[in-house]
Amino acid sequence: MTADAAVSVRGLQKAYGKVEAVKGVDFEVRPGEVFGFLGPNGAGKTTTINMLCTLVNPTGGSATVAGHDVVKERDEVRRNIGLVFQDPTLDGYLSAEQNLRFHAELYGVPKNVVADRIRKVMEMVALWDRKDAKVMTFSGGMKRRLEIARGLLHSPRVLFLDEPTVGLDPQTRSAIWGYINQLRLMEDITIFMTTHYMDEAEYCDRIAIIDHGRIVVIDSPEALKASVGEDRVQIQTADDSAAIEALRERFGLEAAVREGAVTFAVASGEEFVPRLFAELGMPIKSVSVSRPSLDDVFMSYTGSTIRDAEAGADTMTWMRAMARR
Ligand SMILES: Nc1ncnc2c1ncn2[C@@H]1O[C@H](COP(=O)(O)OP(=O)(O)OP(=O)(O)O)[C@@H](O)[C@H]1O
Repeated sequence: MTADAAVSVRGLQKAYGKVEAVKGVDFEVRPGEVFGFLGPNGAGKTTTINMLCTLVNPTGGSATVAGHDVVKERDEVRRNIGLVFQDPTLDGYLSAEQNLRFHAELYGVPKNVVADRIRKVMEMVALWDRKDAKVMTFSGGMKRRLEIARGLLHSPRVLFLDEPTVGLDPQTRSAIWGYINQLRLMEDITIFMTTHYMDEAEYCDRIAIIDHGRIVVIDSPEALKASVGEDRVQIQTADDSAAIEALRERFGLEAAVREGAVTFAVASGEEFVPRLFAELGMPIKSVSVSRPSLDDVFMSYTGSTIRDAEAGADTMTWMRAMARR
C-alpha cells in the first residue's frame, strides 16, 4: 500500500450471507483527488463506502483511510472523514446553525474556532442567511447543501459523498457540483463519491467503474473515453430491424436500438457515414455521429448501458419481491 494515499484498498470484500456485495476490490485514491465510484444500482458502491467509513465491517481484505486501518483504527478514521449520505440525518426541529453546532461538539471542534468555521462552511453552500431557520422548512436541495457544510465542519481529510445529488433537480445538482469544485480549490481535501449519473462522473479526476461487486476499470474520464476509440453513430430509418440486419450483413457491425435510434460504434464515424449512405441499401432519414461518452465507456467495459443495467437490477428486485409473496 502507498503510505501517503488518502484511501488505499486491497482485496476488500463484503458478503451478506450468500450475497457477495463487494468481491475483492483494489484501488488507491491520491490526496486532493476527486474520485468517483460509478456503477448501476446494486453494484456495491454504498457497501464499499460504508466499509471505508467504518460503518460496515469487511468480510475480507483491508483498507486504510487517511493512513488509518478501517477495522483496527476505527476512531482515527472517523475523526478524519466527513460523511454526506443519501438519507438526510439532520434534526428538522433545530435551526441550520444549531445542527452544525451539535456536530461540532460531537467531533470536538475547538471552541475558539467553531463560530468562524460554521460561518465559513455555511457561506460556502450559500446558506448563511438562512442559519436561523428550522431545517424542516428547507427544500431537499438546501438540506443536501447543509449536509455538505456539516460534513466539512471538522476539516476532514477525506469527504465521502454517497450519491450527493440523487433526487435533486438539475439546477440544484449543478449548484452542488459548483460547491464541490469550489471545495477542492479552497480546502486541502480528498473527495470520494459514488454516483450513477454519467454526466457527473465527468467532473471527477478519476473514476472507478464498478459492476456486480467488481471494479471493471479505473482511469480519468478522458483516458477512459479515449480507450473506447470508436465513435457512436445513430441513424433513423423507416425499419429499425431491417437496418440492424443490413448493418450486420454488409458491414459486420452489431447495432441495437438506443434512445429511439439504431445505434452502433465504429472507428472514424464521420468517414464511415458516406459509405453507410451508399451501401446500406435502404433510405436513412437522419444520422448523428458523436465522440464516445462515459455511457459508451460503461457499455464497452460491462456490455450494457448503465440504464439497461439498472433496468435489469430493478427486474431482479421485482422478481425477488414477487417470489416472497
Ligand atoms: N445489509 C444488507 N443485507 C443484505 N444484502 C445487502 C445489504 N446491503 C447491501 N446488500 C446487497 O449488496 C449488493 C450491493 O448493494 P449496494 O447498496 O452496495 O449497491 P449500490 O451500488 O450502492 O447501489 P445503489 O446505487 O442502489 O445505492 C446488492 O445486491 C444489495 O442487495
